[in-house]
Amino acid sequence: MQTEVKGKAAFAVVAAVQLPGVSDIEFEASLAELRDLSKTLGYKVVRTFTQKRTAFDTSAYLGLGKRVEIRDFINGSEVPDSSIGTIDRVFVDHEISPSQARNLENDVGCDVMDRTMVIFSIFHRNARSRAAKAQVEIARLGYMAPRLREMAKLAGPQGRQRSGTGGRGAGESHTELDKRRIRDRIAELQQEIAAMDVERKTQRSRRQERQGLASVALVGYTNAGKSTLMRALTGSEVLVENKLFATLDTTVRTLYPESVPHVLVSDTVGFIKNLPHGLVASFKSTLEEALDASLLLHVIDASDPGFERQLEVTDKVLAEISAETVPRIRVFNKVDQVGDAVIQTEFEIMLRAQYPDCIVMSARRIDDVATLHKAIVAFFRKDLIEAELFLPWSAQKLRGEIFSSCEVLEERADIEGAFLRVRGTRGVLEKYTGL
Ligand SMILES: Nc1nc2c(ncn2[C@@H]2O[C@H](COP(=O)(O)OP(=O)(O)OP(=O)(O)O)[C@@H](O)[C@H]2O)c(=O)[nH]1
Ligand SMILES: [Mg+2]
Repeated sequence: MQTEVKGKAAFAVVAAVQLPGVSDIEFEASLAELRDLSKTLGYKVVRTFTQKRTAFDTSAYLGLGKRVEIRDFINGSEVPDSSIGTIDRVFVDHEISPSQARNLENDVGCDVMDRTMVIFSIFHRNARSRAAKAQVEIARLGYMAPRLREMAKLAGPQGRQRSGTGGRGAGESHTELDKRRIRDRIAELQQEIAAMDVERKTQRSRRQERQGLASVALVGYTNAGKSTLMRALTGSEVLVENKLFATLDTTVRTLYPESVPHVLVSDTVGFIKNLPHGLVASFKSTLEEALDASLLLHVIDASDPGFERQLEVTDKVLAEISAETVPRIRVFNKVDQVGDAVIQTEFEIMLRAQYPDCIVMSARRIDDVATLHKAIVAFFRKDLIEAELFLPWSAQKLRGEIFSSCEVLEERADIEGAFLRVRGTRGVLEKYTGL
């Protein structure tokens, strides 16, 4: 059910039920997103099938008529365009049960994948670090475990009660055995992650203690431009891709040009509507970087027609990880794609009226990036305090460090050393006032 497509073009169709209470706009936006997700997985979506129903069909998600219509399309009887090859897959825009998937597969005659599985597959493919790989696996196993019983039933009596396989206690069914294995594997992975977390936490606190750094995290919907902004703000080479969920690991860099105080910038995993719950939980440790930040930059793709809905999703996920109290600046990105200069200005006025203190920008414009840089520095500057430091001549090697971590307002010297009136963070100043 989960073969991956690499290299060769694969064709797919998208299908969805529109339930009462779901507006046309919302429904269309969700379908467009599922098509993007399918594209990210390497499929070309050639047709979208939709159906209004009061509820999902309990046996096969879509009604019989729609299933027949899709089967006919897949069989080629209704394909007008001969350039379309074989349809390999039907993507459905909801989470469905294994039996619904199986019945739908039988009726339409090709593989079916639901929205949750699509997201899992993308995360699985994009996970690079050991931590991200383990997190995706935990989430996927968590999704599979409760479904095992149903899958075993579908596999028939053999799948349910095959005897003689190693390690199984007397009377233990195949499903129970699999469940136990999954539980063990999840526990093992969680231990691995916990060990990595400890390492990451010590690294993080060491980093902050050592330098008394302020930190900001880039958060937001997938593809909003977080990594692009990270690059622009820190002069680093992080991965930027026009794909969903390009980033799964948190990267941390220093704001550049350097400021007083020094600011750490971290890039985080993107959010999406109906992000499978297991993924939110699994990526919590990655997202904790956002929780620890003193400031969140909530990046929004302003050129996406569904940006308001995406903004709400991000707010909701942030609330889920208890990050709603962290101060935040909303950054409406990609305005260069909104329309001509006049439309862009009108759009900006509208956004400013609705979201006071927001930043409207394009990551492609140097001046806009500089404005964002200024806003970040200004946020941290209000916490700076002034102090007078005495630096004996014998401690002059600290001079460079003080000049780079504090703003030096005045300097006087006498026989014993230099008096510096400086402005800096409490943490940094505490370090020097003991001199
Ligand atoms: N036109 C335009 N394109 C942009 C802008 N910012 C980013 N992009 C493009 O948007 C796409 C996604 O950018 P990323 O920075 O990878 O987005 P992300 O938010 O990190 O995405 P995930 O890692 O998937 O969550 C890339 O193709 C970027 O080149 C912008 O201001 N204007
Ligand atoms: Mg990214």
